[in-house]
Amino acid sequence: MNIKQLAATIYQKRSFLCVGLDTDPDKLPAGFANTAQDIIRFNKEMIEATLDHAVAYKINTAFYEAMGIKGWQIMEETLAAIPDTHFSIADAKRGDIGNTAAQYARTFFETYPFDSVTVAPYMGKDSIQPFLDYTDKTTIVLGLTSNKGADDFERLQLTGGQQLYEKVLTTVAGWGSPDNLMFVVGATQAAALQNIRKLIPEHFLLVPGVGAQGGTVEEVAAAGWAPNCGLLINVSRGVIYASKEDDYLQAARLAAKGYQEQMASAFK
Ligand SMILES: O=C(O)c1cc(=O)[nH]c(=O)n1[C@@H]1O[C@H](COP(=O)(O)O)[C@@H](O)[C@H]1O
Repeated sequence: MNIKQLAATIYQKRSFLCVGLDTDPDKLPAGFANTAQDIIRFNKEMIEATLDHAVAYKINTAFYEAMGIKGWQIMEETLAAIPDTHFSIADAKRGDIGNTAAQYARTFFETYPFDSVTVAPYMGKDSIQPFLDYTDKTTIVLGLTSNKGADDFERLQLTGGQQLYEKVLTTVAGWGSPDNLMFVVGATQAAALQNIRKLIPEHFLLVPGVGAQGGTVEEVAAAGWAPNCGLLINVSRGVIYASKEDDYLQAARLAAKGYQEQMASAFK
């Protein structure tokens, strides 16, 4: 699925919810063991439970890479369980010199055929270009992240008054198009969203940080709305760990439904 198809799905479902499959074996409900089979089962159940309310799924590769070879198998089978009707994201936050970046792009666009991958901009254009070369895929570049450390570098004031993340957004925007390039902006950074929309009025934003990190759908939608919605809000823990009891699937479905209903009211 590409960004245009994602936008059409968002309008059709009145939802811009991405469910984050940050599956931590230590947080599984009772009855699940730390085995590939059980973790795959949990992920498949989560996808099924939230399918109606979500438009995308984000697999944070860290949670799977930490498990070793088993994790890559789980990731592969989880990706295969995401239907074509939903946008898939490999949240891998890669970035390296060109020939290495080309291997990362191959990993997440070919070996594991995700629709999109997250990329760090620190190493500049040749570290991002190999991802953009896959014109039918989406490259998602970190802009202003949700964490406290965003102040350390991203908000650094450059000569002339611009902050570093602003420079990243406007420069990287010139390397791709709103059809194959998105930016990450944390929901905890809602106060900066209006300014960000002035800099990049059309690009889709992947917005994590709603739920466990304290961001809200309302604030993000009010400040970050674009003509094509332009928002994809990710919630991970707030959905997949909504309950650890027997009702974990019902709770995940209800949490996703609740977020979707908040999103529906943002459509004009
Ligand atoms: O790129 C990301 O997805 C990301 C960027 C960011 O600035 N902040 C952030 O939380 N994320 C990811 O979004 C997810 C947030 O998870 P929850 O806080 O559990 O909803 C995690 O997978 C994070 O790694």
